[in-house]
Amino acid sequence: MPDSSPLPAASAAARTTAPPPPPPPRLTVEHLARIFDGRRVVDDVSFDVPAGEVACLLGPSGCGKSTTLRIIAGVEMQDEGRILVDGALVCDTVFRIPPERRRIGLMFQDFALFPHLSVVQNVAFGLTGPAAARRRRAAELLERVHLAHHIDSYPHALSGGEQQRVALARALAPRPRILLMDEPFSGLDERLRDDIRDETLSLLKDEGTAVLLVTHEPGEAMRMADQILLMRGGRIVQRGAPYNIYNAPVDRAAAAFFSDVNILTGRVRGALTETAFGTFLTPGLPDGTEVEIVIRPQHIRIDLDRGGRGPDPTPETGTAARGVVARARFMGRESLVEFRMDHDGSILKAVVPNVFLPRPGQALWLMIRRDRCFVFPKTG
Ligand SMILES: Nc1ncnc2c1ncn2[C@@H]1O[C@H](COP(=O)(O)OP(=O)(O)OP(=O)(O)O)[C@@H](O)[C@H]1O
Repeated sequence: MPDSSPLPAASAAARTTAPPPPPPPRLTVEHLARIFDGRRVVDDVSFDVPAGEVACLLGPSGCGKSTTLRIIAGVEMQDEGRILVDGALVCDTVFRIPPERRRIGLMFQDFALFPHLSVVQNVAFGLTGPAAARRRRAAELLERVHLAHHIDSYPHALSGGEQQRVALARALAPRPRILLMDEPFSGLDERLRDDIRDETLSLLKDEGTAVLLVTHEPGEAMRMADQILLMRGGRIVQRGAPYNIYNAPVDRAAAAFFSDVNILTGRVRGALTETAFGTFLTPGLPDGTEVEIVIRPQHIRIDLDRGGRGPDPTPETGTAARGVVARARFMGRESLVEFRMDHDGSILKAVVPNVFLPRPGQALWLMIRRDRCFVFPKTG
């Protein structure tokens, strides 16, 4: 017999309080392409940036980062693809909202402050409305970037770091929905950079702006980004949180973009690969496949030579192989040591704590942490 009893109270409540759908991403880029002289310098680039997040386009010079940024800003047109802001179309290959109506802020490496305007006039420049309200908003932002005392100074009287903060205040003054930043910290003194990056990040998070930052510096991307978009040859080859990109690179080049790497080569036999450092598990690859085992210098372990013998093998680090120190460089917190390996004369690099600076000619044993190496089929 059919159940005619009324719905239990809990189900009825669940139906009426269903959560609203999530808002669309602040910035959506779909299948963007730009072709110069028949070359796809931006090639099928797609990504989202939610409000309040920082995405970094990271890649070597010439990979298409700035072209992507310029298309989003509206100062360059795409050949394929479309861009949406808060779910609404901003441009495709036919329709185009002009740059000044996109509510997208821009910040470039050279800050581009107007030399003949005071700091507060620079920050208020892009604002509309009554003069008093414009000045109030500019002053509020200058307070946030700790430059209230420079409100009536002129740019030439400010340090590079202070000019960068004025440029940031100016870019944020009109409350842009998206801020595009092209290498905004590269003109700054190395020692200032970390502090300014951190301050910038906290201001951007407070404002809830979606940020797209272009950089070729992996350290900057890892420090700033919620999401890294790793570009090469016009394409995004990997995307993800900094931790994931660093610890699970898609290929050898992606690994090598973030640090020096050491490469061991070998051939798969029965899902295993034999090397001078013992056996590596290389599952899922057919017999005979040539593989590259990639290991960062900081994940090589070092042990002392005991009269020509090294440490016993372990499952975590495999077999040790002997090398002789070719070069050792003290680098502050750590030392970089280059070894010429006994078994094939190759050079391997290891990073060791600064308390240990071996002398050239010293024999030591090297081991490779199995949980920190990456295996890729050899390409090219
Ligand atoms: N207007 C143009 N005409 C022809 N080629 C161009 C034009 N603009 C850019 N390119 C080329 O497109 C490629 C990508 O340039 P883009 O400036 O986007 O790279 P990038 O990754 O930002 O490099 P960088 O970090 O050096 O600025 C480069 O090979 C560049 O020479």
